[in-house]
Amino acid sequence: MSRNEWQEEQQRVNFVVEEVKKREIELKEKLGDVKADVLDIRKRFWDDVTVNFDTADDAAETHASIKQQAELMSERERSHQHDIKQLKSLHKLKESPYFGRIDFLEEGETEAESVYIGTASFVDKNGVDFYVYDWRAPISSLYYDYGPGPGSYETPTGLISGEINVKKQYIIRQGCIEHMFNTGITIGDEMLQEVLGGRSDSQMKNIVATIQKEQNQIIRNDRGKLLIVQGVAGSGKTSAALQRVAYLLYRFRNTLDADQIVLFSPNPLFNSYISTVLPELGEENMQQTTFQDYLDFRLGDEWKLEDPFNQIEYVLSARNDQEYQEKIESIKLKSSLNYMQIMDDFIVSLEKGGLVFKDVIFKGQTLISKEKINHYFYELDDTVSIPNRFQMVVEILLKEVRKVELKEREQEWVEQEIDLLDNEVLMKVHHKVEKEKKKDSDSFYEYEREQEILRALVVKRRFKKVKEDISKLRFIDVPSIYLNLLKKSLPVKQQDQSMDKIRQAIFPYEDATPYLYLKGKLEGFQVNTNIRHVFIDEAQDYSPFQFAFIKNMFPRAKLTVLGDKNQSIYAHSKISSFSALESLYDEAEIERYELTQSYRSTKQIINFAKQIIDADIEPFNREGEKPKCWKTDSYDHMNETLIDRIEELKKSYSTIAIICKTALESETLYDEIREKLDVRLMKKDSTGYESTVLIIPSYLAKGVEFDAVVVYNASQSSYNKETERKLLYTVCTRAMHSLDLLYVKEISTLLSAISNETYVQCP
Ligand SMILES: Nc1ncnc2c1ncn2[C@@H]1O[C@H](COP(=O)(O)OP(=O)(O)OP(=O)(O)O)[C@@H](O)[C@H]1O
Repeated sequence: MSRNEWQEEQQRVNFVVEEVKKREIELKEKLGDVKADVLDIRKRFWDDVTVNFDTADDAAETHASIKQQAELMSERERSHQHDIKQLKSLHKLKESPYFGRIDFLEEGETEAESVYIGTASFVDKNGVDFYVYDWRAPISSLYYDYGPGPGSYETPTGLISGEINVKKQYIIRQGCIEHMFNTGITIGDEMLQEVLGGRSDSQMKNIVATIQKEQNQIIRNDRGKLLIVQGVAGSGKTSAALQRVAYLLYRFRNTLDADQIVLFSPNPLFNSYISTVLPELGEENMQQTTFQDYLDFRLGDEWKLEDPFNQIEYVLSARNDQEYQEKIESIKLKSSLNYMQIMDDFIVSLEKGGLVFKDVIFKGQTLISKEKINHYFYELDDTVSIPNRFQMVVEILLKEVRKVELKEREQEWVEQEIDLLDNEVLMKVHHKVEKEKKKDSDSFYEYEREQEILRALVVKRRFKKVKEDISKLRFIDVPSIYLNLLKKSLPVKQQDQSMDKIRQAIFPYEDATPYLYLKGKLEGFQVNTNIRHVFIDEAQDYSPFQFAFIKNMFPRAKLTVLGDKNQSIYAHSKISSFSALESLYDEAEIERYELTQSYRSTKQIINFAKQIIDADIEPFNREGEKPKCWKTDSYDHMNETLIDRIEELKKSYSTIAIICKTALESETLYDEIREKLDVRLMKKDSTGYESTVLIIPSYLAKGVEFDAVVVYNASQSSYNKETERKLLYTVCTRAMHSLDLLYVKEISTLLSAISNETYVQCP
């Protein structure tokens, strides 16, 4: 690029930065005024309101005047928030106003427009000239989809075609162009090299400057109801998901709020890892949760939910358990849509008989027996749906309770409880009776009347909980109905494991979703209609049953599902869950994408890792050292080698992960080396980490990345089952720049097919 060209480009940057600064000053002034306005309105709120409740008309006027004042204040506050957001975005533009440019000659025009693309739009004061276009604006799509040559983009009013004459990329820091490239269709190798060659961080970065064409399709697709992305490790699935959220918030800014989007992520660590991406792009974070937390919330306080990591720990380490195979089979069944069908059939059978009820209890005594409730239910017309029949039973039970309530007023306990009432209550009742007092009434009448009111009050209070329980359908014994289902649908050996736990109010992870499904089918689902988009990351770890449940719970949401079939680590993973998910939608509602290029790791790491699963992965062309496999004689020797290696890696890298297979192995290793090495142990509830050396169990490293990874104990004695192949692939692909594997005596045979050309045998 010529000196002149560089100077011209820098001059434009200077111009835009100056304009941004001017706008910043103006906005700050305005912000001060609005803030003062808001404070003033707050202070004078009651001065400007005429309060008068004398007549109904006066009260209505007062009400209208308060409402008007409140609206004025909230309008100012909204405008204040909007300005603050804009100020933040200006602050970013001042540092780096844009990262890309295309010169586009629209069909029918004579002059090309230079379109500069940045993290937010910046328009001249008259709103005519775009100094910078938001990366999500329709025209910006050209930048991601085409190189120089013909190109077109969609707008709400139709397709616009033309010719791209120039395509450039910039790295601008503190208002200075540091790098500038002319690029082709892929957004520059050079720029990506620069970005990907950097060090990893405990927080994910946004990728808007270098979004690739295939990722752009995923980000901007707003057609189907179900968008499925199958992408190899490090292909940018999570990145695409987050930029997609930002895109949707921009594209539908008048109708969509961040709290109408929910993202299910694999663990709390991942939640914090991605939490800064959207705020960095000037957007609010969507709702984030793990599926486990969601189940926990749905189950309520009276149940303890077994965590999914216990299930993985069991699957990975309890092979010698006599009941292992039975447990795996039972998990697989409960994960399938087949089980949903079994449940649906079972629920149909409940229409005729088999529901289980609980007695309605009052003061330790049975008020209405379960047999009686059963009788009420099955006496009703069996063509009426189960949830509707329950509502009818509620009416019957409440009526019966009201009758008892009346009788109960005469009981002795009521008198005793009246004696215990607060003075305040007694006074209130006394005043009430005073007010009602008739001219000729005597004091005896007053006493009687007071007693009557107090009795009614005491009884009502005591019955409140009973009535509430009835209204909330607590007379249905859903756990027992679920246990009956288990008895019917599973072989005896498989029943026991779940049943014992459920009887102790603990839900095995694989039973929780089916249980909630049963409860919803019987009592009616408490669906969430506010949510418009659900994102599921690491979707290969969800069972078909769970997908169907999520679809059901968010009936108005579009689903974006991102996963890698080669990274599935759960016991139900043999089931091809994406196809089960697809079967829940019409073909025309589904959009599918596949990502095969990996960006995270160096070419050497990908060339090594892809042989573990024999997959078709294209590494991004970034060079690094070949992975190293370290043979040791014993565990002590392995630990010594580990410590030496970490000390070496620390010289070059800031985030280093020692990945163990299980939590147990992680804890043991931590105890063994913590005196000699500054390390942090990551547990299932850990939410963040700083740049440091971590020990982490394999399944918690899902979705995150590190500069350097050391796979601990990749020995044959540890990784020796075909089902662990994907786990090994997953852990190796967490590494960006450096990968080491340590083993004792014999390396896992899952790695034995790897060409020795692709790694270095050490020592
Ligand atoms: N277009 C891009 N430009 C720059 N960096 C990118 C791009 N796409 C992906 N990356 C980087 O590649 C790494 C992997 O991305 P990401 O975590 O989104 O992949 P993933 O497919 O979700 O991975 P996995 O399934 O292995 O967890 C991240 O560091 C991300 O910033």
